[in-house]
Amino acid sequence: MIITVTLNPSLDRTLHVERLERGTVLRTTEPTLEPGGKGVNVTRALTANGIPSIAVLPVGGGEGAELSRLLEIAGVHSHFVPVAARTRSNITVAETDGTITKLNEPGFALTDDDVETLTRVLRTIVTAGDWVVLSGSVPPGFTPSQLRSLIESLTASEASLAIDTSGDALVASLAARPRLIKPNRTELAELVGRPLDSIAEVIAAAEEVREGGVELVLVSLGADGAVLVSPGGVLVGESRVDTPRSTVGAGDSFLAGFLVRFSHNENDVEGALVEALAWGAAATSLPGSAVPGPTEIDHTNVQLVLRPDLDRPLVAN
Ligand SMILES: Nc1ncnc2c1ncn2[C@@H]1O[C@H](COP(=O)(O)OP(=O)(O)OP(=O)(O)O)[C@@H](O)[C@H]1O
Ligand SMILES: O=P(O)(O)OC[C@@]1(O)O[C@H](CO)[C@@H](O)[C@@H]1O
Repeated sequence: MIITVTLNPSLDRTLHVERLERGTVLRTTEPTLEPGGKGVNVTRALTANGIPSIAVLPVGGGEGAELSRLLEIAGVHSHFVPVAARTRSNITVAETDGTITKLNEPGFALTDDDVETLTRVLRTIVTAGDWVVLSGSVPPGFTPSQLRSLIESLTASEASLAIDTSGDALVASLAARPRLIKPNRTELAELVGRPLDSIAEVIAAAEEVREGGVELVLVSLGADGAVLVSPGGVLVGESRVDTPRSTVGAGDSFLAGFLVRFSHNENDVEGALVEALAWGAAATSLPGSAVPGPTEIDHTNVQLVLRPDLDRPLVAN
């Protein structure tokens, strides 16, 4: 089973405008409201493809009630931990030329009791052999030591841990030696403290992280594809999207695709990277933070690059 934990979920509102002009009143079209937060999206993507998964998340206030309702309507197996704090609401502004601007609220602090309840819930759900995906930002006031003890209680259940977070939370979680991390280029650059401008630089940074005790470093690079550094070596892959509509959540579908294949057969790292690229590309071709289903995932848009041009400058951020 793949269980996701989203400490800072959100209600994702996407608004479409012709062009984003600051300081004016803009009339938006096609507003959509979707359940959000990175772990939630991983479970949504798995569910859309018939793969069992449970999303564990705190929910509070009107936004939390709406988020729970949307997940229930979508048939997403969730375990809600009711909290007093209001769940945040994040806004995506999508322009006609494909530019995406995201406005993410910080979220609201969880109490010590909330964190204890979440940890207890996870202890009852997670069993040996499961994958637990801890994804997204942490709410304000969530300390590195709280994060470490949450992660340690998960690894104590002999689950494999995948982390997709950023900044201080990513640094803190590395101390607990997760099996896999899924940074994008910006997150990995921040982690190693230098810009990463080519595939060679990404590989060197991922290898550095692996030396710190992480088994698999799966780097998503937007339109530049992805790099996987694992005990088996380095793999580089690319994906093509004819009409990109929204990259929001592409990294979450990408991680979901990887885990589906890898949790089934840990020797098939090539297959897992191809699956990840196919799911990420499919998510990119959908609006808002929509997740792709089987009919949208097209493996012919994806390839592993056997002899990559290591010095090619990366184009995507
Ligand atoms: N423009 C694109 N063209 C082709 N593939 C893309 C494009 N953008 C994203 N992808 C695919 O989706 C994967 C994940 O994208 P990206 O690196 O942008 O994730 P991310 O930054 O973690 O996103 P998010 O945090 O919104 O989930 C990429 O590795 C790639 O396979
Ligand atoms: O603020 P965070 O936790 O870093 O990211 C949250 C978020 O931007 O990530 C998802 C897309 O990956 C969205 O559903 C959500 O709004």
